[in-house]
Amino acid sequence: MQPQQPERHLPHPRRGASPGRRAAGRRAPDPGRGLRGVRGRPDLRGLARAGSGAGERPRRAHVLQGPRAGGSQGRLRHRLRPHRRLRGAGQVPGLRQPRGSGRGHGLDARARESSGARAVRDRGAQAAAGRLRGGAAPVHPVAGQLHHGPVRGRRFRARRRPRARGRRPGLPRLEPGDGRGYVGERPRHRGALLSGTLGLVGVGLIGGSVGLAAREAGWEVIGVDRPPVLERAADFGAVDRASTLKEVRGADLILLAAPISRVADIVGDLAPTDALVTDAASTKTRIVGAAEKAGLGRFVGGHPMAGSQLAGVEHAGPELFRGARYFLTPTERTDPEAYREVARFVREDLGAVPTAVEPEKHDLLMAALSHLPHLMAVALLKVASDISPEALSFAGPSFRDLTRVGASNPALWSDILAENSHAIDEALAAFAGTMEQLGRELPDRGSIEGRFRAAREAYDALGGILVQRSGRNAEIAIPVENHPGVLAEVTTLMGSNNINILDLYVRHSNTARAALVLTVDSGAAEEAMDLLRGAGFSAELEG
Ligand SMILES: NC(=O)c1ccc[n+]([C@@H]2O[C@H](COP(=O)([O-])OP(=O)(O)OC[C@H]3O[C@@H](n4cnc5c(N)ncnc54)[C@H](O)[C@@H]3O)[C@@H](O)[C@H]2O)c1
Ligand SMILES: O=C(O)C(=O)C[C@]1(C(=O)O)C=C[C@@H](O)C=C1
Repeated sequence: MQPQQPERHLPHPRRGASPGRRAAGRRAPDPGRGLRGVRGRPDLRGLARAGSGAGERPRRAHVLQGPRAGGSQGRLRHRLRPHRRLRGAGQVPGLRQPRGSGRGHGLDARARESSGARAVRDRGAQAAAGRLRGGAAPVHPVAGQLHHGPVRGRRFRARRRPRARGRRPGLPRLEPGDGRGYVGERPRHRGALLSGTLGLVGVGLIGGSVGLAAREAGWEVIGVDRPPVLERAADFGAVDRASTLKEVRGADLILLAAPISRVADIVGDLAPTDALVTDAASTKTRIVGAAEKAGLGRFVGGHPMAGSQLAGVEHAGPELFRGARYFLTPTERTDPEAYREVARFVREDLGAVPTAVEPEKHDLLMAALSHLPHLMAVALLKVASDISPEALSFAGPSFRDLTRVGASNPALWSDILAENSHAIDEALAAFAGTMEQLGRELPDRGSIEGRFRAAREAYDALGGILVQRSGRNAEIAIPVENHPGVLAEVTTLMGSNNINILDLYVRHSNTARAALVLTVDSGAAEEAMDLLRGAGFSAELEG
């Protein structure tokens, strides 16, 4: 699915070069990636606005006034949409909608902050400020907490410096560039992340890969895990040092990469913190709900669509996420600035493609795209093993392709599948019905040929994450009315239609109408405008 991912049949010893051999300097981001193959499907349009007609929005506290100190968080009501099923009402992005008049589950089925914390934060802030030539970043606090836009052209020079503990000499440390702004650059935002301290909770395959990539991008990475894991992670270069949950509360960014069943509890233990927090868990609904319940005001759910059947930091690599889709799951409570910062980390420091989707839709999609295939691998391996113990030794490439993930981490997968069992039930039923129908059609060559033609077409749309780019960007300003959830509506509308948001900021206004400004590739601007207008926004193209 991801052309950039390495060959998966062979367990890779370690992805990427050793820290000492890694190229110094920052990787150039490749923001023009996106999944074109499925762009603009009509059934995806209007997704984010289902059930709410334009112009019917009640006037409420402005979500863009932000959830922090004196902001609107307390006033905003959380209106999660009802859980959508694979069948029945509601469209699910990427899942086929009804065709013909079939019934049941067949192919034609109907669609159915402590002192320790402060100390870390202060150190990070001082380090960031100290690295700025000519003094600290200007601060632009604005009533309503949202500040002017992105730090455009954040330019750092890589410079080799000996590691403090001498363990991994040669890792690049990053410094700001010459401080000159681009023409039209907006003032630096107070909360903009300047590669400060990243707190990783869970330093296995995913956490370790984030740590390796983040350290290359100039972050100081502190890790929370079992002591032997942290020891290995430090030797491997995935963390600078061991830390505690109490201390990571003060980090600039916290990324939770523990098993799903632990993440909701960790989220509760982390509160209160005003740090930017994200997670990497494979399911989202419960975790996002837990974070909101715990009052983590700057939480943005995340899930990289990259991984491996292997577990543990030994198998981590800094390139794991490069070019991969990376889901972010903002809700109506999400602080737009927090979303922007996490999306930027994902895009620039991990090299992935941030894509916004609602948490419930994410989990439905994953049931079909990730969880069902893992169960299928388990079932195929069982069927073949049950034939005879030797049967497996005769398997060819097709069987191998289809069963690689059967070798996945059992503890991790029992966790994932239990968490998403309701959605998986639906996917399993759809799959069972489809197999039954294919079985009935076997004598009919014409219809099986048709099924393969349709499958090939679907396959061609897989993982088309590389896109043609026009090479220029366009800004779309969306004057937004006072109503909660606008960030999630806009980002999921773009994400569901595979339009990559390259940047996003809020043009603050003390009047009722602030503007959310999106930067997209100019080749996608027209489609983005159509989608936004179709969803009831008065989008304006700028620059
Ligand atoms: N493996 C994949 O392909 C993949 C892909 C995307 C997302 N994810 C998600 O990433 C997360 C981590 O998966 P992984 O593959 O890295 O697993 P892993 O087993 O390699 O690593 C998990 C780490 O979390 C640590 N841990 C367990 N409980 C903890 C706690 N309470 N506090 C701190 N650390 C704790 C473990 O010791 C281990 O080092 C999961 O939530 C998973 O759903 C996995
Ligand atoms: O590459 C693999 O082995 C994976 O299983 C990765 C994979 C998937 O594609 O299903 C598995 C779980 C994650 O939540 C995201 C990605």
